Amino acid sequence: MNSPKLIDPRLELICAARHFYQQGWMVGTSGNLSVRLPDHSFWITASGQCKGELELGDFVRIYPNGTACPEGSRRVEKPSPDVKPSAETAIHQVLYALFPEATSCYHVHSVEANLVSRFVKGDTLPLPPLEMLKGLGVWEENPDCAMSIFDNHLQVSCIVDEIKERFRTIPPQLSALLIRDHGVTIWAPSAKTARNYIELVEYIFRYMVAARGVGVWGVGEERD
Ligand SMILES: CSCCC(=O)C(=O)COP(=O)(O)O
Ligand SMILES: [Zn+2]
Repeated sequence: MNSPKLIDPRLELICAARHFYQQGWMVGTSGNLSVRLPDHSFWITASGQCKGELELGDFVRIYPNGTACPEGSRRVEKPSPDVKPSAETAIHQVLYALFPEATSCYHVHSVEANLVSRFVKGDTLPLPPLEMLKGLGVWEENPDCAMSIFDNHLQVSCIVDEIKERFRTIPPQLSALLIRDHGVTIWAPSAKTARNYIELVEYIFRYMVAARGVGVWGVGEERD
């Protein structure tokens, strides 16, 4: 009997990135995707690559000690010395550390995510009680649900510190966070779920922007 073929997990990231790029959520090299392997290392997109045309050589494997395996060592997982891991690798790392069940972490930049991140000044964005929330694991009637927002900082380590501090004390309602004027990041137990989560949060953001445009009351406003 033939043993099942092992599929390279980078292929799923390549397909997901192309799809998100086509939606306009990963334009101009924006965004980054990663997948965690059973040995707790993870593949992440290389920095500054066009996300619509990734190839297997456009990924860096990060090991649990936080370093990429250097060129010349026995396990060469960095295709060439000039290929650098995503500038936001540390965000993926902290999310994998905080949420051990996560095996995929996706980050995209959409216009709508940036708009809704300005709907509130505080650090949570109330979400409308849409049916779509069920896809994000919220199975309640008329749910009172909010997404965590973090300020954007030039130093990614500042964003990471804030995520660590807040989520250690207040676990998020959703497997998603929004960085203001930047984009959304989700984490999930599988690549399929991760792709769904991105589509769902982006749908919700689109709805919120559209609802504001037609004057639907209360959408994205802070509650008392
Ligand atoms: C033009 S996007 C600016 C950087 C960023 O926010 C991003 O998501 C992409 O960075 P990377 O290093 O992963 O290419
Ligand atoms: Zn980004």
